[in-house]
Amino acid sequence: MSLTESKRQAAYKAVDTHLNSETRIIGIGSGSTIVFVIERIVQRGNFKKNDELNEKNENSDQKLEELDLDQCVFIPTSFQSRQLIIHNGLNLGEIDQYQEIDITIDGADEVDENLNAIKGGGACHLREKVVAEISKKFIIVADYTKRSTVLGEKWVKGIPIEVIPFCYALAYNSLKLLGCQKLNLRMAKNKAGPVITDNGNFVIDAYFGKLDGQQSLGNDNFMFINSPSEVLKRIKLLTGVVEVGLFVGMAEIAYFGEEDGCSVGVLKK
Ligand SMILES: O=C(CO)[C@H](O)[C@H](O)COP(=O)(O)O
Repeated sequence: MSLTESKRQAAYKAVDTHLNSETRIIGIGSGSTIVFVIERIVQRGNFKKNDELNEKNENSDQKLEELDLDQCVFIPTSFQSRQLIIHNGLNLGEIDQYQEIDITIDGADEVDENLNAIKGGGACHLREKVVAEISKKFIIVADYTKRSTVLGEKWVKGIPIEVIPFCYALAYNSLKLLGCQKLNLRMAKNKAGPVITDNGNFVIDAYFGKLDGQQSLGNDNFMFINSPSEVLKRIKLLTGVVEVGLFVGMAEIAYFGEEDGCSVGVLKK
C-alpha cells in the first residue's frame, strides 16, 4: 500500500476522533498529509449527503457527528494551507484574531517516542509553532516512516531553522560552533537562490546527529546535553534565528498511517 494511503488513514483517524459538532476554531498545518485532513473535514461537513459516512455512523462504535462548517473557522499555517481552506470553501481566519484555538492538526517530518517532533520540511514551522502554541490540543498526523525512537534517527536532512536573510552567514557559523555536523542553506527548486519562507526569511537545515540526550562537544569545546529541549534552547539563542523546527512537548497525540495503508498506530504521551 502506498505512503499516500497511510497519510490519508492517519488524517481521517485524527479528524474522526477529535473533531465534533462543538469544535469551532481549527488550526490547519502544512504539507502533503494535511490535504487529507481537509478532505475528511469537507466530507464530515457534507455528512447527510454522504452515504458511506452515514453507514459508518450507524454500524461502527465510533459515532461520527456532522460538522457544521459554517460555524467553524480555519487558521492556516502557510500559503499552502490558506489556499486549501479557501479552495474548499471553508471560513478562513488569521492567527492574530484568536488567543486560543480549539484544535490543530499538523504533519511532521519525524516524531520520537515522547512525541517531540522535527517540523519545517516545508519551511512553514514558524507559523506552525505559533498555531500549535495557542491550541488547546495539538495533534500530529504522519505516515509510518516518520516514527522514531529519538529525533535525528530518520530525518537526517537536519533541523529546519528559519533565519533573517542578512544574518544567515552569522547563524551558519554559530551553528558550526555549536557542534552541528552537517549544515545547508536550503536552496529553491526552479528558482536560482535560497528558499524564501512565507515570512520572507531563509532556512538553514542543521543536523546535530541523534538527539538522544548524550553529552555533545561543540566546536568551541563546550559540552552540552544533546536532548531535543537543550538543542532547541541553544539554537533559539543564536542571533538571527527566528524559529527552530523542533517541537518539544507540544503534541498531545500522534497518529501514524501504517504500512498496510489500512490501520493507524497511535503514540500518546
Ligand atoms: O512541517 C511541515 C511543513 O513545514 C510538514 O508538516 C512536514 O514537512 C510534513 O509534511 P508531509 O505531510 O508532506 O510529510
